[in-house]
Amino acid sequence: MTRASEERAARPAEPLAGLVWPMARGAEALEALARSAGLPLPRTRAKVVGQAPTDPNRLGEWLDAAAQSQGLELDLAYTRHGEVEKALLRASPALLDVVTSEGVQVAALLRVSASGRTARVIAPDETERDVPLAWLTSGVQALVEGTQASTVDRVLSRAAMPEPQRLLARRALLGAQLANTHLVASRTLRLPPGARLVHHLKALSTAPRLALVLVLAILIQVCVLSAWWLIGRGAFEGQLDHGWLWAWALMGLTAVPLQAALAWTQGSLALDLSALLRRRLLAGALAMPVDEAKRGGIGEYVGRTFESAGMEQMALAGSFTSLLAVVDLTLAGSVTLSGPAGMLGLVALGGYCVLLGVLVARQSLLFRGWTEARVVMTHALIERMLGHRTRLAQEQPSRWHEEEDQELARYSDASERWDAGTARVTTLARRGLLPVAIIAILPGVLAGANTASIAVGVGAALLGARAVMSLAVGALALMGSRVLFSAVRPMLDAARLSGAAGDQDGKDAAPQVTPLAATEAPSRSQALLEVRDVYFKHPASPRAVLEGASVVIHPGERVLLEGASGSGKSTLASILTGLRRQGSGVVLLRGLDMSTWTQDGWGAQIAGAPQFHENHIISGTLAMNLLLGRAWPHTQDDVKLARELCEELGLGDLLQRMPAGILQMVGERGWQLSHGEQSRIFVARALLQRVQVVVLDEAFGALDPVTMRKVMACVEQRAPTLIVIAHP
Ligand SMILES: Nc1ncnc2c1ncn2[C@@H]1O[C@H](COP(=O)(O)OP(=O)(O)OP(=O)(O)O)[C@@H](O)[C@H]1O
Repeated sequence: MTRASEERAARPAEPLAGLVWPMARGAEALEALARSAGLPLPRTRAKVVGQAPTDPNRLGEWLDAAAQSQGLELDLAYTRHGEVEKALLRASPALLDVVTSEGVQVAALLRVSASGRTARVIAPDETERDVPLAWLTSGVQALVEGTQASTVDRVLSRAAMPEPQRLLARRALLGAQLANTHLVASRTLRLPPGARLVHHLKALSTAPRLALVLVLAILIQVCVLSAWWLIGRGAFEGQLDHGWLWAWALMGLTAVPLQAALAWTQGSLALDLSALLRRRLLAGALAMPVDEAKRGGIGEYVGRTFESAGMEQMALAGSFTSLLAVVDLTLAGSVTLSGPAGMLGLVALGGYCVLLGVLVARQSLLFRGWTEARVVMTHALIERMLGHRTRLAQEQPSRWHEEEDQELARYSDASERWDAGTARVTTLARRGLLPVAIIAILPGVLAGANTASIAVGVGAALLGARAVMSLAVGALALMGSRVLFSAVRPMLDAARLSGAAGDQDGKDAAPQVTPLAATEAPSRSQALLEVRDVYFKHPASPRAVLEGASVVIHPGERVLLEGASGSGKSTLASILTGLRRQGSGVVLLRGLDMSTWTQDGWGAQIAGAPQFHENHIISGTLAMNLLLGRAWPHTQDDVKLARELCEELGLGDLLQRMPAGILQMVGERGWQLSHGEQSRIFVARALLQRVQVVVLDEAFGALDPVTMRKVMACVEQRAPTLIVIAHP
């Protein structure tokens, strides 16, 4: 921090009084902020948000639900105490938890000034006010300063210091003591990735920014054309005096800042659009229906993800290049029209573009073949990596690379054909322009036109050459991105469908229950879970897995689900935990049909530990793996509970042995956990989600009898309602 910002930061948090919202009005603050930030809000408020919490630790969860009910989301910035100010600079529009003399309150940060000194907030009377950013920073930092602040205050009260210095010393001491303490600096309000594309594009001001790109491109061309006209006219008429040269230089120089502005606008828009695409792809990958995702196989998904990077680059580069090429071409066309060849020149240029267009369209087939060969190769590579150890043990070494060689040959063949086609297009774009240029100039020469007119013809030909070349490159890129789009389309569709529930217009959205509407314990007399006449069939399978499946489960019950291998137990578990949707029949949770719950709401009531081959230890700390289903960031209480559970499940010994205890890195690149240890972590992960119904699918198969009894006792005690799947 600079001294100036330290001085600003030294002010107490009290000035925020009257500018921040009480916790109970947090949802109103969110709405006011969304309105002022121009984010779309639904017309009707059909969704239930529940009562505001009195506990500041639950504020985030409640605000998340409030944002979700408005079709928006809050993105947390979790940062160090000393980096709060930096985080706030790029957080807006955001809600901040701040400490004032009234306790924890909510600040609605609309934007931070360009200098980073002041911030515009929306006050509870819905007026916009400017405050020093340091006030907000201090208010946020105070969230974790509690006991340290009183100790520091006590020490400083003994030192006879003038007030400004005391405040500076207080800030410095607290900053040093809490340098590594993390806290939630802000909750940025934004559209969820699955929201309608037009809302996202509007939020990014795409149309005005594109218009700016267009205007700048036209201005640059006007400068270039004027410079060329000045020098051309002077040269052909033999009057190249200083005045003409100065005017030419001036035009050339004017184009430089314009070019810089164009590059900056283009770059920043490309960056925003690329971030949007990546968010949508990630959300789509996570929202893919489980069976659809499995059908393709993990390798195919990795392949598709790789292709998405290419699609993004080609789409952005292709769009901008083509847009600028169209500007160039329009100007080239109008110059050609006013040149010696007139309409004939224009027709020649147009015909030439059509010819190139046909060639580019033909390239599409080659590009598709090349892309498919690449996706197949990535898929095969990943499958081989996954099955590597099995192949080492089971397959003859002489057969290891047979398929690889065939795939490589197919890929290199497709590559060669694509490269040859691309070379044809670019060569034609370059070479074919000569005849067009001759058509543009020759009539003037033959008719003995004046030098200025011939100069216009030469200029038109040069301008046209550049425009056609850019158009060919842009069109090839756009064509490529269209082909790659079909490879990533399933993920983008899944993202769009996942956002459909929170449709911004509120037209189609059915009222959905957010988690907080159902936190109270269920009544024992009412059915907690009802499955009625459920039917399910895998798309690839000719016969149904579940037919007429029915079960009613009351709170507190312990249910054992037995059946032969392949009878559909795991399939039913995946329907109960919301991973799959039944073909027909009804699944009710607390009397409400699955479609009336949000995904989060359902997940907050019922969770499970899937079978071993469906469950994974993720590379990260053991704590992260255990608390995967808990809100982020984890509280000290969460970690304490995870530790307790590990002890109860017989993992205490393991925690002792690990050098970093519960913070030990585990997974592929960390501590390799045994089969039995992993299965207990999966059980703990399900129990730590604090849900009403826990479903354990063959969770005890890897345990010895003593450990199994221990685990069963823990599960019996911790799970409010339990469904255990096991073989007879
Ligand atoms: N994607 C799929 N396409 C077609 N059939 C599938 C698919 N996934 C599972 N199945 C089939 O559905 C049936 C039910 O599978 P499920 O895993 O639910 O059985 P289960 O009773 O849990 O078996 P187990 O006790 O062996 O774990 C099996 O016959 C399985 O082969």
